[in-house]
Amino acid sequence: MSTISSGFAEQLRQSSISDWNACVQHRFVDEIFAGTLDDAVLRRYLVQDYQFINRFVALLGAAIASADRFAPRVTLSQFAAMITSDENTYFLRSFDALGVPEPERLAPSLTPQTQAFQQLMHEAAQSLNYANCIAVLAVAEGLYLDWADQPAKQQLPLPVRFEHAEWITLHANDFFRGFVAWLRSELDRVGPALSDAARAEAAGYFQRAVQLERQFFDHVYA
Ligand SMILES: Cc1ncc(CN)c(N)n1
Repeated sequence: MSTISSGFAEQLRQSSISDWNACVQHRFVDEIFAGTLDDAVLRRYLVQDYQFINRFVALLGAAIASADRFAPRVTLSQFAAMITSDENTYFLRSFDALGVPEPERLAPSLTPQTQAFQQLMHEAAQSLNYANCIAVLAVAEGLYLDWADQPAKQQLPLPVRFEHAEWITLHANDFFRGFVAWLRSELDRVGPALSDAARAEAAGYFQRAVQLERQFFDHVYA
């Protein structure tokens, strides 16, 4: 697809395509689908990711606050409800299964990669700029849809353990597909009306987020 004729969402994705594809094809993705992910890796990932989710929900709140109309607030609120129910209980059940004690669930030491991601989400939220917020959300959810919903992987049987299977199905279902398509359509809707400077700012958030997603996957193997 040409980056000139495509919408803002696809232009942004193309601007980060090598990091984007590195995430979709990451070793973590292969191993979770195969059910061979090492428990120590999964545990590191989930403990850090729960701290990611904390700031992510705050970012959703900022997107809700900065949206230019009621309809996006409704869609974002419905997504926030899913994250704080089904996804939250997935983490809690996985922590139980992996024997993660309370202090590590609530206040683990944060890795530099988690801190950097939290900082990015904090900055986007503080900007109270809808395009910046949506740019980061579109990376976090768009990338997860792209790795979890790959046609070749969908033909495989789901892994046996729920810690692996549910992390896939939480990111490959019709509700999630609809939400990611909506995020992309929001970027396409608001992008053309932005000034050049505001568009560059949103692009900067998007590109930093894709780099951080890649580093986040990498660092749980370090
Ligand atoms: C780091 C990261 N990025 C994205 C997602 C998908 N919500 C996540 N759980 N963690």
